[in-house]
Amino acid sequence: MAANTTVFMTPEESGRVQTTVRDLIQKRRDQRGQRWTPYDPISLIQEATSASLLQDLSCAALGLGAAPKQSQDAIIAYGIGVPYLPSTAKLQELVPMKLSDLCMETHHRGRVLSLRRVSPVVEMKSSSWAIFQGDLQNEVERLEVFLHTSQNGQNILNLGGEFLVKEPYYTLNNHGQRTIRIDHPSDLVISTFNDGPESWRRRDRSGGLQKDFTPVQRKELGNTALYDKNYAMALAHYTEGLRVLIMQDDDSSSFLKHDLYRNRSHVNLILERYDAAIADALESLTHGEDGSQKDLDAKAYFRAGTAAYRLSNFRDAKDYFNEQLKLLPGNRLANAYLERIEVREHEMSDGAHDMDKALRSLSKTKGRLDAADFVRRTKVKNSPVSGKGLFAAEGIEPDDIIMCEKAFCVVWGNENEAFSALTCDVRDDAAIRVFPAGLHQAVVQKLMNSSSQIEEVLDLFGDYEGLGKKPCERDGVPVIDTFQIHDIVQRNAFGVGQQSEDEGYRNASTGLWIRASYINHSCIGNAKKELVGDLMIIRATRKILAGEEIMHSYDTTSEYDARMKALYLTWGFHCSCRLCVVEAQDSPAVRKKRLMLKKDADLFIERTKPTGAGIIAVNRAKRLRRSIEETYNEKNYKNLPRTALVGIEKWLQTAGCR
Ligand SMILES: C[S@@+](CC[C@H](N)C(=O)[O-])C[C@H]1O[C@@H](n2cnc3c(N)ncnc32)[C@H](O)[C@@H]1O
Repeated sequence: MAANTTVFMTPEESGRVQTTVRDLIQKRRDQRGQRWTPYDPISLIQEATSASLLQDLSCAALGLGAAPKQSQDAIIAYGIGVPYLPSTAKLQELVPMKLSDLCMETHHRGRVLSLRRVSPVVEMKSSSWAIFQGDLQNEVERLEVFLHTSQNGQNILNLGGEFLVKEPYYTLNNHGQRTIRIDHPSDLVISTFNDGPESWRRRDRSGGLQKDFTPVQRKELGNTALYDKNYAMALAHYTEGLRVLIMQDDDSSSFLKHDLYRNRSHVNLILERYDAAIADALESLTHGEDGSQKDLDAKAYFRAGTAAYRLSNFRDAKDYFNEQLKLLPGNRLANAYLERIEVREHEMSDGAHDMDKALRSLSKTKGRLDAADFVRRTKVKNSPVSGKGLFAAEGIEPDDIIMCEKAFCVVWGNENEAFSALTCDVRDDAAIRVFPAGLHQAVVQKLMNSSSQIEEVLDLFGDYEGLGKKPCERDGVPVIDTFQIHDIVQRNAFGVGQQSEDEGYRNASTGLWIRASYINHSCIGNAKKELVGDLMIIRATRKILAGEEIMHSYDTTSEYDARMKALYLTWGFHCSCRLCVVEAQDSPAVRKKRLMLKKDADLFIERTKPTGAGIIAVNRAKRLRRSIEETYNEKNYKNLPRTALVGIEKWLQTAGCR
């Protein structure tokens, strides 16, 4: 099923990684409580400047447009340390602190740190860092944002100059350097405008201290930023204009307010912040009767409809496009969307997806299909196997489609976002896994953008409870616990196999499919998955009765010991399906013999073509089959698959023998 996290390392290699990570954890523990000590600000800033310059120079020298964040051969490695909760305090409740109040390996709960960036940002694949100044000019510190470094298409540390760190965590980074570390995006509050964090922190109470631009000017600045495709800045200008207008509470500015909401809805749509795009579009409605007002409202309904469609909320999308048509009868775009919605509705009720059309559209849609989910033949409920599971709501014939589902989030190997990391999890006896770090980043980003989708992701299985299953919002921003999402991705992500030639384990394609995540594992399941772009199709491999649990194989390795190990390392359970119970009864000597014979058979299959094979080859294949068959106890394996035989039987079939 899922992202393959089995990694082949020599015991020495894995031992080295584990020792490095454990040593670092110990070093952090040893330094716990140590007071902050000052640095030489000039040399620290120089360090960051040279690191960022070196990056730029090497890019220029290589003629590359963007920083090479990862050498071809290297795989990023990091330790998963002790998880901690994001701050859920309101900014106004936190007590200011200084850099000199920081203590090592401490989460400064109840405190907030105001910082100003004083160095360029050094961007790496798994983190970004820069040097920040506190209240006093000669007090500086490194601040590192781990993994979740981008927001609205820009590096988070480049979004502004003034920052507030909620309940800062002071620790050692992966290189053993002291740093303020940010794991949860909402712990870092950024002021896009340089009005000083102290005043900005207080302004809601004091009635707005920023007097530089009027809301009319903010609208113009926003429009210019939008024209320049600086969407994060456009969003900030419109938001600031609206903040001031709302505070003034003046009826005469309602036109301007509607304009700002409508323009912000447009930016939100571009930034894929669909919930916000809908809310802004609806706020912008003038409900006026004259022609230009009707045109503007029609535009707003179109934006709301498009955003709802992208959230696969087809019912709302239909309502919005119909409202648009009432204001602008015959509008071509609205009608085109309504036609598409009709197709989606058919897909939802009958699973009647036009797969040929979907295949043809793959390159245009970048593998993300315009399609609806078909899930009505299934239901999610408690499973006797483990936690929740997916069950058949009706009888399903062999080879029939059980369900189709579009990915909640997919990262294809040929996309910049795709990267795997070697993680060493200290919570789990320093287990080493290949983790889809790019998918983790993409899921967190998506949740930050669309809070209406948080609950369904939090409901998925994960070992770490984090903030619980209910979404949380503070200071107008969703609070996402990135450790919780890490564990959810770890247990639920699907590796989808190689999609392009330049794809390897460092940039494997991976995705998260919410409903399919409820399918529990069985080595002898009743379902299999196929993919068309990001549309996952689950098909019955045999007749399934109404009420039966749907199960598929997360790991299809035929060898018992390797399969057991992979299932435990990646998904944390020991399989007790009928096949595993019987295989466990085989003596280790029998399992070893079967494995050796299967290896011989695999080698034979690799070297010998079945079509046109001579009598000698056929006899050899038959002997191999017989030898493997003899390792299976007839009585125990009655009605069970003999997985080591699959390859050689297929060879004999193709060679025209029984
Ligand atoms: C993708 S989730 C499957 C749905 C999950 N049962 C739930 O409650 O949401 C994968 C996790 O389910 C559990 N699981 C799946 N198949 C299992 C099995 N055959 N035996 C025991 N646990 C299983 C494991 O904890 C695994 O990490």
